[in-house]
Amino acid sequence: MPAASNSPTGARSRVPGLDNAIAFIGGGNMARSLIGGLVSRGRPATAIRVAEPVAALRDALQQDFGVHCAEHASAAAEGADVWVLAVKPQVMREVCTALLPLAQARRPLVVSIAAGITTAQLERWLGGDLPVVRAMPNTPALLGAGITGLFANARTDAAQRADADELLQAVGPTVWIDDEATMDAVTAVSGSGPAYVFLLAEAMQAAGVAQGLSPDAARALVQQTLLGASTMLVEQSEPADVLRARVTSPGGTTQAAIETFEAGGFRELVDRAIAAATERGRQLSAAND
Ligand SMILES: NC(=O)C1=CN([C@@H]2O[C@H](COP(=O)(O)OP(=O)(O)OC[C@H]3O[C@@H](n4cnc5c(N)ncnc54)[C@H](OP(=O)(O)O)[C@@H]3O)[C@@H](O)[C@H]2O)C=CC1
Ligand SMILES: O=C(O)[C@@H]1CCC=N1
Repeated sequence: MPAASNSPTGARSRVPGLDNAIAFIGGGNMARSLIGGLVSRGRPATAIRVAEPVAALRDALQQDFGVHCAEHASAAAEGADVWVLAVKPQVMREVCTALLPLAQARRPLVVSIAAGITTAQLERWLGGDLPVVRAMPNTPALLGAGITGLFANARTDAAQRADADELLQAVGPTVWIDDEATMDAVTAVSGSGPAYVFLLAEAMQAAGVAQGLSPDAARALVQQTLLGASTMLVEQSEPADVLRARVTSPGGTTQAAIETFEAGGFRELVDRAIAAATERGRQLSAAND
């Protein structure tokens, strides 16, 4: 990857690639997933700093991954040229405003994973004229099995886009989005998506127990079924409806279940759920401006 200068004068160059110091602002669930994925894929722990106010989370991150943790955002951010903003949307403005002087002095590449919050908001809160990438990863990142939607503002150059891409590629594939407005749909589909699968798992397990299975048997059957079906979706070229048809023998058990799902409005319910999550992303932007 080509070297990139972040300063208007070109006086200070970022060191690209694995040695590039990264600061995570917020060390909660999602930061932990990303850090775990990065470290397990060879990113040196010494190049990762985390700001996290909760002492127990700092201790766990330090112990589990060997990353350097600090209580306050500026302590982590001042040594890094890539800032990953991993706090809740509700506190993002306050966090950015506190970092504004440092952002203007250091001019980092800013990568935000917050739902809803736009690149324009982040750039404004950090004082303007900054490369900002909005990313939406998901928790399977912890296992290197995530997927991330990415959108870059106009001030992000090709090398910085490549840096952001490399950062998130460490925890799974990336998908670049041209229209930032659709990042809320990315959030609704893949950012929140693992929770829908876990909900399905919960419901299938409970239903299996209701039909007489032991909880352990139901859990094992559901886990491997979801893993096997997901693997088929990824590894076989046929679309989901074709794979579904192969399971569904005419007049058989699957048909009985699928007809029950359809009669209960399953597709409409999924459509409404994804629309609600998309709309919530827009609300998070407006409510926290
Ligand atoms: N969880 C997920 O699956 C995904 C989450 N996201 C996004 O990631 C972001 C983080 O979510 P998640 O990890 O779930 O949330 P968490 O609440 O688990 O993590 C956020 C952490 O940031 C801490 N924090 C608050 N203020 C500051 C500050 N000033 N400086 C440093 N850290 C601070 C919080 O501490 P405290 O609790 O004390 O406030 C908390 O520990 C959100 O914006 C969310 O939209 C994106 C994709 C998926
Ligand atoms: O629920 C949320 O708001 C965050 C964003 C995507 C997943 N979790």
